[in-house]
Order: sequence, then structure tokens, then C-alpha cells
Amino acid sequence: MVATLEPQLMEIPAVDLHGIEPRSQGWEEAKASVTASMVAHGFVVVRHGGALGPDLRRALFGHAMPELFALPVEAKQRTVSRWGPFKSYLGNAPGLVRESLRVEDAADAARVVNSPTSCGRCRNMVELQRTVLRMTLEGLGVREDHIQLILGSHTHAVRLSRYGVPEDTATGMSVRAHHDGGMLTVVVQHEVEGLEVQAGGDGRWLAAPTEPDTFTCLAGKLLTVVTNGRVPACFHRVRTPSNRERYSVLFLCRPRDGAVVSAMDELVDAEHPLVYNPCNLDDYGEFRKSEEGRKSSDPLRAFCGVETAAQGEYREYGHYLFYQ
Ligand SMILES: O=C(O)CCC(=O)C(=O)O
Ligand SMILES: [Fe+2]
Repeated sequence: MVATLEPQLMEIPAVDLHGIEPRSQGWEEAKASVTASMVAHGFVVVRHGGALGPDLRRALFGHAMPELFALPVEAKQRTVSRWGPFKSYLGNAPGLVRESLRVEDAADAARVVNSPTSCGRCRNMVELQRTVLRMTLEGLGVREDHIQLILGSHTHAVRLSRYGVPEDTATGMSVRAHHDGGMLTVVVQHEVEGLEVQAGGDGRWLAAPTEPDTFTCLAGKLLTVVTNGRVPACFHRVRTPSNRERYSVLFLCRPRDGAVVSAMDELVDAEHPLVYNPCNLDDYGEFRKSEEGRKSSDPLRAFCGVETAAQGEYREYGHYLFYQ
């Protein structure tokens, strides 16, 4: 596998999802493109002019985020999380130019203050996430009742990040290559480049677009479990060769705590034997904190991977970000 620092421009076309709803005109065509990209690369770039309109985008990137990150560290550290340390505020640790804050249960407007950083104002983004997941599952042939079960069991979060000038200005690297641990991450960039994704498993890095109406949707490891390996988790990193300060917003979704995530029956057959046993997320969380889990380069596989004769066919997994 050849992995170079030089990303190529994204030659994978963005799928336009603006105004596309189930059974509406254009749904089938868009679904086929979303599914094809997710299966081939573990990501899809979508275009949606209305999901995060210009006013909200300006309020978020121009005011709310700079003001939020300008607060004293003690104030930012007060961000609460029921998931323990490193789940909400991530400070400027040595060697880390990123500062980031996670808002939990972001789709639940009652829990979130009505500010531009609140996802109560970003309901369209949650809808966009659900559309991409629905299209992918439908496109793979998952039954409607299963799709509803999956979509109905999700919790949504938002991670706001500020990246200072990268320490290594020669490479501009700020977050090393990894897979996300959840179901789906939608990355919103604003003017400054950074997100790079690996396409098709051949080691090429592609720079994700920064245009205001584009969103890069990354499959996480749990989507690989649910789709029985049909959708690979996206290998991605953050690198800003222009060495500018950068902000990003991540819309994250995953099944609620305590859920058991398993492969959909309709995606398991003789040609596609089971890749992962059902995964209890609470137990998996404990495993990841254990010594064995921390040492593993692929904790999900170590925890619930099905050991088969075809083990060697597993793709080489990079490290995980623990805080997602
Ligand atoms: O900030 C970004 O664009 C992506 C960060 C990332 O990959 C992550 O937090 O998992
Ligand atoms: Fe990530």
C-alpha cells in the first residue's frame, strides 16, 4: 500500500441531496450513488445547499466558535459528559494543536441551549445524517423495519474543533490517520482545508472539498458491523498544508449506550459470512479501556471479530480515536 503525503484533488463527484426525500424524484439515483461511494470508499461527499445555510454557517464559524474557544480553559473544561474524561473537552495537550468540545444529545433541543453552536439549530444536519444512513442501508437491501430500528436507536452529538498552526509545518499534519468508532461522522469544513480521506483502499489520499454546501460523510466502525463488512470504515486524517488556523464541526451519530450492535441478517449469507459477532457497546467501551483494548491496533476486531480462515483478508486498520 502506497501512502504519500500529497493528497490528490477529490475526483469523486459529490451527490446532490438538496430536496431529496424518500420516494421523491431523484431518490433512487442519489441512493445508488451514495451506496456505491460508501461501499467502495467508506465515505461519500454530499452537496446540500440548505442543511447549514449561509447565515448559520457565518454565525457558527465567524462568531460562535472563535468566541467559544477564546473562553478560559477552566470554563471550557466545565463541558459535561456522562462518558467521562476526554469525551467532551479536549485541551491543547503537548503535541496536539487541536482543541475540541463535544456536545452530547445534540438533537434533543430541550437539553441544548439555543445558541448558534447548538444542534437544536442544526436539525437539518441530523436529517442529512439520517438520509445518508437510510440510503446506504436501503441501497444494500436492508429491510425497512431494520432501517427504522437502526435510525430510531441513535444518539447524535456535535464536536466543535479549533486547530492552531500545525506543529510540523512541513507536513501540516494535525490529526494522524484513523478510523472513527461510531456509525457516521459528517464533517463540515469552512474555507480552510484539512480533512483528507483514503479512497478505495489503494492508499491514495484525497483532500475533502471545503465548499460551503459540501459535507463529507465518513463511515465509522459500527457501520461496518451493521453492514457485515460491506461498508468499510473510512481511513482519514487532518492535514493543513497552508498552516492556517482551522475550525471544523463534526456531526456524530451512534447507537445509544447499552445497545447491542449486530450485522443485519439480510447481509449475512454464504458469500458474505459474519464478520463481527453482536457487539454490546457498554462491554466494548470497557474493553477499550482495558490494557488489551488499549494495546490493540483494531480493538473492535479483537473484541467481537469472527475468527475465520479468511482472517488475512481483514484490511489493515489504523489507530482509533478514543474520544469519539
Ligand atoms: O476536524 C476534522 O475535520 C476531522 C477530525 C476527526 O477526524 C475526528 O475528530 O475524528
Ligand atoms: Fe475522525
